[in-house]
Parts: sequence; C-alpha cells; structure tokens
Amino acid sequence: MLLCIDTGNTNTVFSIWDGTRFLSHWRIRTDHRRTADEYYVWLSTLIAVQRFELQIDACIISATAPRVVFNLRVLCNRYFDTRPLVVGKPDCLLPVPPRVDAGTTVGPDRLVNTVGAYDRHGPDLIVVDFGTATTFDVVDIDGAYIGGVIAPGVNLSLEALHMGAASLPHVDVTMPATVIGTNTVACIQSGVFWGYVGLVDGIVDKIRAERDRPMKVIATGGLAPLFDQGFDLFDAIEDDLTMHGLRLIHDFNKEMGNG
Ligand SMILES: Nc1ncnc2c1ncn2[C@@H]1O[C@H](COP(=O)(O)OP(=O)(O)O)[C@@H](O)[C@H]1O
Ligand SMILES: CC(C)(COP(=O)(O)O)[C@@H](O)C(=O)NCCC(=O)O
Ligand SMILES: [K+]
Repeated sequence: MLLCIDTGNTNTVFSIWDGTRFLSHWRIRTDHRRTADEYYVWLSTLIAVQRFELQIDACIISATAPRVVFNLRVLCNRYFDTRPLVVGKPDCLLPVPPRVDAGTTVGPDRLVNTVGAYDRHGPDLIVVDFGTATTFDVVDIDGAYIGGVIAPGVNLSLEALHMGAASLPHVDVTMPATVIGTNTVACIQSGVFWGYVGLVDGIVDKIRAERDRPMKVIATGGLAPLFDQGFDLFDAIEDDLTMHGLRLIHDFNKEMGNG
C-alpha cells in the first residue's frame, strides 16, 4: 500500500492508498521537531483503532515546510523500509514540468494540486487552496503549472488582526448574517469573510482576463466549503485533491521506472 503524506504549514495529513481507494486520512499538527518514532506511534495507533493492516511498501511526501522532510524520511526508511519520493526534489518526476521563472521553487502542494486537478478536470484550471496561505494555481492546456497567486490565509488574516490591534479579539471565521457588523466580532468576521469572497472573485476574473479563455475554478482545503454558500465562486470543491495528486505522481514515477 502507498502512504501519502501532505505537510502544510499548519497541518500534516497522512493517507493510505490500498490500490483502489484511500482507506482513511489522519491529520497531525505540523511540527518539524516531531521524530520518526513519534509519527509511527501516532499513526500505527490510529490505524489499529480502525482495524486496518499497516502494510506500506511505498511512500510519497509533499512538504511545504522543508524541515519536516528529514524526520518523515526516517519514518519511511526505518518503519516501512522504503525510500520515499519527495515532490519537488530532482529525483521525483512530474508528468509535466512547471513553467516558471528560472530558479523559482514552486510549493510542492501547488504542483501536486495541479496534477490532481488536471487529471480530473482537464486543461485551463485555476486551483484555489485554502491552507495557511490561500493559493491560486494556474494550469495550462497541457497540465503544466504556469504560476499563480499567493494571498494570506483566512486564519492568518484573523490572527494578524488580533496580534496587531490591541482591542481586536481572536475570532473564528464564519459567514456573517449581514455585511455591516454591529459589534466588533461581527465587523471582523465581515471583513475577513466578504473580503475573501471578493478576493477570490476578483483574482479569478483577472486571471481569466489575462489568459483570455474560459477556465474552471477548483477549490480545495478545509475552508473551501465556507466560501461556497451560494456565491458561485467554484466549479467544484475537492477535499482529496492533494492526495489524488500524490497518488498520480507516485504512479507516474513507477511507470517511468523511477523508485
Ligand atoms: N474545516 C475547517 N474549518 C475551520 N478551519 C479549518 C478547517 N480545516 C482547516 N482549517 C483551518 O484552516 C487553516 C489551514 O489549514 P490546512 O488546510 O490544514 O492548512 P495547511 O495545508 O497550510 O497546513 C488552519 O488554520 C486550520 O486550522
Ligand atoms: C504558498 C505556500 C506557503 C502554501 O502553503 P500552505 O498554505 O499549503 O501551507 C507554499 O506552497 C510555499 O511555501 N510555496 C513556495 C513558493 C511558491 O509556491 O511559489
Ligand atoms: K495553500
């Protein structure tokens, strides 16, 4: 079975592909100090709870936080006796290389999203990922990642307001009933929620204008459904897009005789 690991700046998600489907997924806070032994104890406990057999023979990792890769590699080597593929490293092949400025390191999550979305939806896509950062990844006719947009994430924006303004409390994101807030919390929620609806709408419009062609918008990340309440921002929401992309990249490398 294939172990897929997606490390974002906030959370790390593990999932196991049994050859036909993903068995389940498990989420742990991203922390580069976490050791291989800690990961293994945590993962094997959860797998036992769900009564799955832990028979991993291949691993693939996407890590936006590079420092976590060392311990994840040790986990794969020591406990699963495999050498993991690490997306973004030269020895991990991609079906189509990204077309960006020379020397640019594209976030591996964005490359993986591109592969997953192109497989499901074909060419001319904008993938919006609501993670720590909100990213827009533009997918060309041949499936290549050709650039995009990085904006501060929803929770990061809320946190920044709280950190920077003495009288603003920490607030959870939600869709406020009205745009005009009549208390501090409602005002903040309105600013962030409607601000993000406007941000997504505006950026998608501008990308479409710049590309001068119709483009589908695919959303992923935990907060995507929040922004899908009747605004018609997205053509599809897919919470498993990154895992799907990881599996495809693994299969592609296998087909090419790599790893
Ligand atoms: N279903 C959800 N509801 C509310 N907040 C969420 C949900 N899923 C994720 N988040 C929050 O969204 C932010 C980004 O999470 P995540 O998508 O795991 O980011 P990353 O991939 O960058 O680690 C975090 O602050 C997380 O707590
Ligand atoms: C933009 C990101 C911080 C998003 O990370 P995430 O929100 O998934 O934690 C990550 O993809 C990254 O560090 N990218 C490197 C720069 C780039 O993609 O151009
Ligand atoms: K992201």
